[in-house]
Amino acid sequence: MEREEGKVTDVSLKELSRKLEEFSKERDWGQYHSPRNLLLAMVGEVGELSEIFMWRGEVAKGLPNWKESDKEHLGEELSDVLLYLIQLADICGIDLADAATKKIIKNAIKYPPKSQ
Ligand SMILES: Nc1ccn([C@H]2C[C@H](O)[C@@H](COP(=O)(O)OP(=O)(O)OP(=O)(O)O)O2)c(=O)n1
Repeated sequence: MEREEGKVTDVSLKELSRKLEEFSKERDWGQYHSPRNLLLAMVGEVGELSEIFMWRGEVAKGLPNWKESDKEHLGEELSDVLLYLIQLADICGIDLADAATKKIIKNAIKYPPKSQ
């Protein structure tokens, strides 16, 4: 994990996965973290994420007019989705870093860039 001025600037999916496993183990929450429960929890967090954008109309890139507290809330909900996604991949035995990297390559083959 890399930090700069108290801020994490880089972290791997594996590091997050390890931290989540530790968090769950310390609380004995593994019993609740079945694939289906994690999927439902993730979808619930996608709902919370959607609520932040609800009724605002279109939003400018970079969210220039948003309050800091709203941006912070957005970061938390995005993180909840990511953290459940990582746990879901782990419990299903999917290496998300490998799968996502391979998918980007597959996408590039399916959608080649326009030739100049
Ligand atoms: N059984 C659980 C419960 C929570 N979490 C973790 C993953 C999420 O990052 C976060 C979700 O916590 P909450 O359910 O409290 O949801 P929020 O943080 O969104 O709180 P609220 O719904 O009150 O806004 O906690 C988890 O791993 N396993």
